[in-house]
Amino acid sequence: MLRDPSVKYRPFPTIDIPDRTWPSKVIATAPRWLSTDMRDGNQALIDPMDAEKKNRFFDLLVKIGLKEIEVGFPAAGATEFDFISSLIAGNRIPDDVTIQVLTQSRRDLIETSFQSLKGAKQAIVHLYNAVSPAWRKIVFGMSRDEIRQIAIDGAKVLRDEAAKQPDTKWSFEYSPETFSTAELDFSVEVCAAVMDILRPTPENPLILNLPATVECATPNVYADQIEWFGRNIPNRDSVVISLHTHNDRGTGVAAAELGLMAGADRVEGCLLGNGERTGNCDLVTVALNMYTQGVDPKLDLSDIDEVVKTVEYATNITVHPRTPYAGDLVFTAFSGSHQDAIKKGFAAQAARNDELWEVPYLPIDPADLGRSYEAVIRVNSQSGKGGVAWVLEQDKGLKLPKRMQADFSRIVQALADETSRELNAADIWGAFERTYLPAANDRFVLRDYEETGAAGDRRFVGRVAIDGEERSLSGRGNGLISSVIAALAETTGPALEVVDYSEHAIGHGADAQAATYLECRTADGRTVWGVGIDSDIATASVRAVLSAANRA
Ligand SMILES: CC(=O)SCCNC(=O)CCNC(=O)[C@H](O)C(C)(C)COP(=O)(O)OP(=O)(O)OC[C@H]1O[C@@H](n2cnc3c(N)ncnc32)[C@H](O)[C@@H]1OP(=O)(O)O
Ligand SMILES: CC(C)C(=O)C(=O)O
Ligand SMILES: [Mg+2]
Repeated sequence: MLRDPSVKYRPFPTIDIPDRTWPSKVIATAPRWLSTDMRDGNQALIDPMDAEKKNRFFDLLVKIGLKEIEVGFPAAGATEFDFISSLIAGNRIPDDVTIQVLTQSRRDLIETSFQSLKGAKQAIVHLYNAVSPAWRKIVFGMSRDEIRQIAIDGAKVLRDEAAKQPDTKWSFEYSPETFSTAELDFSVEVCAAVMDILRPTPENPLILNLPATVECATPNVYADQIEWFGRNIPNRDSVVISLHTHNDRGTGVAAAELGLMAGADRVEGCLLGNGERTGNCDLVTVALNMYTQGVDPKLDLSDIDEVVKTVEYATNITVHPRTPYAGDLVFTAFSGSHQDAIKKGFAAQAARNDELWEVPYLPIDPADLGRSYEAVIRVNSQSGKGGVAWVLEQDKGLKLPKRMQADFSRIVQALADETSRELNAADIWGAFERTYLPAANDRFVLRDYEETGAAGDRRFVGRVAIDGEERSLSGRGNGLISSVIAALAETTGPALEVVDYSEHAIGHGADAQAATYLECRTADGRTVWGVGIDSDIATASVRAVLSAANRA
């Protein structure tokens, strides 16, 4: 049993900012994005990426439109250093993309970082040191002043090293690591001290990145912290406020979104949320959340499967099937009521003459992410008639009348219960064929027929095998269907009364077929359905009558 948690844990204190404005703000434009997949994501992997994997990742990030990419931690070792140098030497960085590297605030590490960037047209050097009380006490054993001094000393090395390589356009980023668990006034004090050294301007601003290094509170608290910081940092117009959330409480995306509402300009994170422990902020989710609000995120995620493939390859971590937007199952409904609503949604969408997306249970059009509609509805024992009908329509072009959907759904339901597994399109088609379409061992098997007479007075003459014995039948009626029913009534066949009839074409042109659906009532009051499919529309009707007779 869990012990009383109040003995071991403390609630996170709230922020005193009663006139907070962020709750009524909306995200109306895309922020600056920074991918830290190749740094924060990479440092969390069992096997960090080699150069080949980093190159693949870099190409993906460029392709989807990332303009700022943290490519590594050059002082970590040769793999990182050499990869970064090779990007520059190999001329692999597009002019509109800026690479970024991370370094602790230690002279030797900063110098190594600058060496790795030799020859870069532009680059961001990202400096960090932790500022919160627990880190000050436990990790550094230092006072506030000493911690601030680490940041100041590092900033001076940044400034001096940059001056040695004047051909590169340098930008700087400073992270008061553990910002979200630090005293806000202290974070502002340390950042202001760094600004005093680096002297940012509106034209060349300093990126102040405010990490929830470990997520410890509800996302509204992070938003309060960001709003407070934005109000209190000096020379706000010379500063880019950047968010860097982690997902320890499962709200890394929410915190980033509320942080944007609180006035931040930039978001750091990883594709699909890889990163330390429970991950970094998932950039794909933040971007596509924006997209579904009609805001262009300025990231091209129109081939989500390519993103998944590359992330899985580079990280060796499988993307969970429920991962927002990207998981295998996120656009799939198995349950009957969802399927019914989705099917109606697609029909309404097709009937409407505008582009507005309004399909129940699908917050985004899967096609926008390069996904097909095939997997939108999948059938198992939780499914209903709408789902089964959808699969038949998608797979075979059959548009079952509504009441027949219920008839066929019972058969599929029984099959799903019997097999205890998902039924694929072939399973469903097999059940449909077995139930409604002609088979050699049927009681009534059509051999051939002729139709004579004029409208209102039709005559059917045909050869039909009944219980394996070939018979010549004929019947009259005011239409072909009634003449076939009349012919059957002359035999030992069932007396059928047609309740409803519908037909449609399947496909177009020379290969088109006709599908006919007949709802019939038997003499003892049962409802039976018959289906006929044939390249000839009249033959489809004849087949539908025999199908109903076989089921009767
Ligand atoms: C929240 C984050 O994601 S931060 C990024 C973390 N990423 C990484 O650490 C990946 C790359 N790191 C590495 O390869 C190695 O840690 C290196 C090469 C940077 C440093 O290696 P080493 O010096 O051998 O070891 P280590 O990282 O343990 O250094 C810890 C020392 O640095 C100090 N330190 C830690 N962070 C910082 C910092 N940001 N600025 C200044 N000093 C720091 C510690 O207090 C400790 O000092 P002490 O030895 O006096 O106790
Ligand atoms: C280095 C910093 C930005 C970091 O990754 C964190 O605090 O999570
Ligand atoms: Mg981090």
